[in-house]
Amino acid sequence: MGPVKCLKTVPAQVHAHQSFHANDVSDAPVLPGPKNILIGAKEDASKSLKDLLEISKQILTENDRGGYTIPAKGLYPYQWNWDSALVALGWATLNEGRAWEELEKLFSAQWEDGLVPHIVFHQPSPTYFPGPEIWGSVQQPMGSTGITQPPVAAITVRNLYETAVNKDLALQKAKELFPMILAWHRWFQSARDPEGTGLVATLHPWESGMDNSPAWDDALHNVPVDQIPPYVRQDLGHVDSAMRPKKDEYDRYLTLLYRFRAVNYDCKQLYFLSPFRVTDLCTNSVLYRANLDLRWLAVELGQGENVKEIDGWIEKARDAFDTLYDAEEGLYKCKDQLTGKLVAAKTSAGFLPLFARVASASQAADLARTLERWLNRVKHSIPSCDPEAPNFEPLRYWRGPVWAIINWMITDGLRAYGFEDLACRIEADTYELLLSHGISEYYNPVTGAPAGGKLFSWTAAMCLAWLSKGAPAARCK
Ligand SMILES: O=C(O)[C@@H](CO)O[C@H]1O[C@H](CO)[C@@H](O)[C@H](O)[C@H]1O
Repeated sequence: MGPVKCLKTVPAQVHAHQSFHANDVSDAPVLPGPKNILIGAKEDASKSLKDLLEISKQILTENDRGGYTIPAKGLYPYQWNWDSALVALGWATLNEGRAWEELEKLFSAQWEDGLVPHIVFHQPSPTYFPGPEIWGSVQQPMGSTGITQPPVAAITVRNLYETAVNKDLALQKAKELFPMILAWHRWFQSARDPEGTGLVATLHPWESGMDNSPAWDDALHNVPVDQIPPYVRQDLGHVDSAMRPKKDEYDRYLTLLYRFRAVNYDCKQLYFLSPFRVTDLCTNSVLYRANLDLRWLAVELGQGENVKEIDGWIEKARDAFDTLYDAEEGLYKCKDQLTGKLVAAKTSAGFLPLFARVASASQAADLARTLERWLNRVKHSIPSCDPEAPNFEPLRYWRGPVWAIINWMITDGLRAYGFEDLACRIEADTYELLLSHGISEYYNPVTGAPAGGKLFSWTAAMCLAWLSKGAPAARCK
């Protein structure tokens, strides 16, 4: 195919009526320093860039709970696994020590069997359901869930290590974290791929990080709803129900939780007893990339004796990834392991093998073409589902909205395969979105309207990681 062209440029202006959202939510934090910093935004983009970086810094500072960062006040009051690993990339632009601390705090909750939990309940909070009393796990004294999330940590450690100004600190912290990350990746192999297929299983939609993705619709539908204790959702007190998963999905999320709790989250049993077992492209792509980075760290840190083992995981996964490629669609697909079928739904996770570096050159060219087709259908990159699909819902969470973290991962992958123009187009789009609509959890790809939680940590972190070296237009020339 010919080169993918950069079709959009960064606008010099932002919309003056778009405001910072602190006043939009009852539980919004009051930020220190200038209020409503994006109101009446400036004509010149460089000034606005400065504002965006300042507000992002304020969000991380405001959401800092002492060594870990909550994703958003009220809505998500604990430490989330992949959020923290991504947030550390933002902290690194402000304070390297604080970035390392974020990861240390996460790994302080690692279970003996190697699992790093999807949520760590450092301090009690009444604003989130299901909290520690519902999860009831006993493996970790500070309280945690008993499932995991996409393993971003190794990718962050390599990134922090390579870009560190304080090299001594980086060497010390990377050395401390290395064995813990290795133990987690071993856990993925034993607990989530006990049959040695090369790809790991995801046993709960919350483990995928893309909770209500249409990719899980059929598999989740096959989970019978048990008699579970009555419950009250807290998320709907913070966010409009049109932007969140439905009750039917929550009933099944909780059914899975209670079934896992009944066996005390014993990882030897969960894989075999879970009525939900899928091959998630996000988890497997992140793990593949994380293994490449872990291997790099092993060599760099004098841990060469682990290289052979990590190479074994990478090689096995590389072959298995091909079974997920749908050549006709030019997209990778998730799989329902219990039916053995590839999932029909087309989601942005299907582009993440680019981030992993596991796609071949010709698969990458197909993916870039498919992605361009998606982008030409919406105003803002990247919708989380194919905008032409009947199940596309531009406002509902992982069923359509734009997520800055996914844009960051996919552009990283596009660049690695030489699709610089397309990467620039997405970066410029994302920049425009953030300038115009502030730092939110996700965004409507059709209108740009911010959705979900406000003053959101990982979006702020992506903003810092992405833009602290300048606006994309300047970099993309
Ligand atoms: O909706 C929820 O209650 C939680 C459940 O883990 O999930 C959402 O928020 C997390 C924190 O930001 C993200 O890590 C997930 O990716 C996102 O889907």
